[in-house]
Amino acid sequence: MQGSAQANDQLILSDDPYHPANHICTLCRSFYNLGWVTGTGGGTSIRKGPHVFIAPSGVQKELMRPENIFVLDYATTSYLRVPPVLKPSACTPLFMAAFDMGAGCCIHTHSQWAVLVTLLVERDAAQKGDKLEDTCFEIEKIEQIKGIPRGRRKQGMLGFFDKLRVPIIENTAHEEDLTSSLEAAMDRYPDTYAVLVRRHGVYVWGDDVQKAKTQAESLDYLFRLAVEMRTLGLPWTTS
Ligand SMILES: CSC[C@@H](O)[C@@H](O)C(=O)COP(=O)(O)O
Ligand SMILES: [Zn+2]
Repeated sequence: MQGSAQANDQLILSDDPYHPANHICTLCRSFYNLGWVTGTGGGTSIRKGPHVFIAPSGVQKELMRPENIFVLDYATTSYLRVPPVLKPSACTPLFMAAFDMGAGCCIHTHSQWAVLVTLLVERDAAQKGDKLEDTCFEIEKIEQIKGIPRGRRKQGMLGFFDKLRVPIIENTAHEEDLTSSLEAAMDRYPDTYAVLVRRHGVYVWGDDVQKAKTQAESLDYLFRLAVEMRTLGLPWTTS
């Protein structure tokens, strides 16, 4: 990190509530209330034009202030603004992988529904004698699927009769070590806007903040529904 990047407050100070430095703080407060970013886990990053806005690592995400936000130059990945004392989120390389896919915002949650879905898929694979590699969560014929786009290279949203697939990767000891398997999942599932991390949570991204938020909310709704369907003995798919 560059010493000169210590100041540069003009990159994060704005009266606009939708300025990324303000917006990340507001979003994290509401995500905390959903149980997505409690205990310092999870987070959100926004790319706007040439700049990427990143939260600090290991802080209570719901209490962050714009002054705590790091700013990266997307093209060179050098830090333009470094808040004193703090380190950037360990999720930074994963957020950057989403931005490399064209995303404008990436949301990482530790939602218990996301974690439970990965555990149910893990148990299903064990019962069938399948390997854990390349497992994915699948669900169909639920209205909220229509909150998820068809794919990066496709127009429009999934339909009621489409099957939603979200790939699952294995967790690692350190968040940043997830990057290569997240990128591999993005390659294997070129239409996905989300990757689940087993026993950990989910990364969801979108073309802009509004789309990323809609997709994260739709997926969390579906993960929760799926867990509750399973407890009622209802199948997620018909095929
Ligand atoms: C509860 S610690 C969680 C972290 O290890 C990590 O999984 C996470 O999501 C947040 O990392 P952070 O570096 O605080 O942004
Ligand atoms: Zn995490």
